[in-house]
Amino acid sequence: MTTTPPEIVLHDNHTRQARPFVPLDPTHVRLYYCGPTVYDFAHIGNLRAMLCADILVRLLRARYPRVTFVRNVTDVDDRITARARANGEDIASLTSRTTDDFHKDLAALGVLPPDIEPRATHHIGDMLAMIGELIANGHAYEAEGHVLFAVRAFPGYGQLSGRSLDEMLAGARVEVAPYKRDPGDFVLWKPSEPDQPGWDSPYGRGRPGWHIECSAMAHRYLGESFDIHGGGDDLLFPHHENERAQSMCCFPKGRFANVWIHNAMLLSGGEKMSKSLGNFHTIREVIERAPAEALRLLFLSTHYRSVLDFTWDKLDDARRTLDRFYRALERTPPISDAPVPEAVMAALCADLNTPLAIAALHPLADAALAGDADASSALRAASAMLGLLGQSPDTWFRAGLDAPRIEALIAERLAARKARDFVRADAIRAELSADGILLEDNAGGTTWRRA
Ligand SMILES: Nc1ncnc2c1ncn2[C@@H]1O[C@H](COP(=O)(O)OP(=O)(O)OP(=O)(O)O)[C@@H](O)[C@H]1O
Ligand SMILES: [Zn+2]
Repeated sequence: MTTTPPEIVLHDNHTRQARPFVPLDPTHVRLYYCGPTVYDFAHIGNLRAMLCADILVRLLRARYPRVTFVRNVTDVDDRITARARANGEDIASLTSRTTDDFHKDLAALGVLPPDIEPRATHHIGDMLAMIGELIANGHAYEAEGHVLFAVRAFPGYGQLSGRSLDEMLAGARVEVAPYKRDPGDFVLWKPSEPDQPGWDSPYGRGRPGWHIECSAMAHRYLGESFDIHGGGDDLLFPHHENERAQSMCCFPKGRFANVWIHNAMLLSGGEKMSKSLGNFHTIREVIERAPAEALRLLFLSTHYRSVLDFTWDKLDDARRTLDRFYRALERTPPISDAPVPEAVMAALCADLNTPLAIAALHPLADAALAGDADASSALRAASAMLGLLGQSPDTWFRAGLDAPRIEALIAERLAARKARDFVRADAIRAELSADGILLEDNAGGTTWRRA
């Protein structure tokens, strides 16, 4: 018996509506995500955006025969130049080292690599071609070595972020410069000093503005119209508004992105986690303290359009949940090719509702722990769809039982005993003993050794 799979519904942030996803070409789905600016380790806020794309791409791949996922690397930016100078390092070595670190961090989190990962500096020619076209068709102008996009010449400006030009100008810190015809006009190209990275152009030696990079790379690999464009909601204005304006004016027959997806911010202490505020944790730092999968589960437990405030306690909870899931997996028969449970697929199809998908894992784990091998197989299939439970239970538990973890369990057992919860206390002792950790209670407290 075959049932029709549920249709994919995505919240399109352009129309601000949940819409059934209809690919422009069902034989080839195409999407673009804004990637990192590479001058330092990525923080877990950046990771949230990459993870949102990862879930979306996994879902699309499960449904369509061909998916092209492009995620760029911004390797020209004044922050990069400043950091290289401060390090006494050349720019190329800083950006390639940082890009490698980024790849390693994402791989640790089970984030699948994009199909194409263009670097901005490899596409300067594409950017200059777009800039030339925008000048030729009256959407951009040259002034004092700069090329600026004229926002008033595009009636659709502001549609994406849903604000009028005047509101946008009042809300954002726009750079006022004497060479701008309108304060909202933004830079496509700017002149470089001799000690700044630069390329020869009809406007003199210079470098691109940030927004034109993504427009040029999206066009190069995905064409004038493609299915989905995504990134964090901090990019909605001005970055995405400007990308859209440039692309629609340069390629008036195209529609640029059909659907816009934005993930909400990861917070830290109630504020956006960001490098500039200093309230960030790098991915590296977090996965040295906790298993990477716990971080992945923590993020997937909140819907991508809701803000999430990071705390170490939440990460601990996620780790404990995984302990339980891995115990349930111990019941999986060695050969099992169970399908992804319908409840999980349905949740993902409903605007990537990962918390609902994870809620569906719990009853499977319960049943598996009660001895149901089919439930254990289903749990494995469901988790694979989410990029979770990727190791063997054995590997998980062995890696998990490092000294701090054992100490934490001993402390928990002591607290349970104080609270006269001897059932819990004994369970912890039994749990540790099953993993080859023996406890000895004596006058000074509890010590442990490996069996
Ligand atoms: N706190 C956050 N929560 C979720 N996504 C974020 C957060 N901070 C940045 N992002 C996203 O990370 C991706 C990579 O962005 P980028 O490398 O430009 O970082 P950034 O915005 O410069 O970071 P920061 O603001 O800390 O300097 C973008 O899609 C951006 O929207
Ligand atoms: Zn971008």
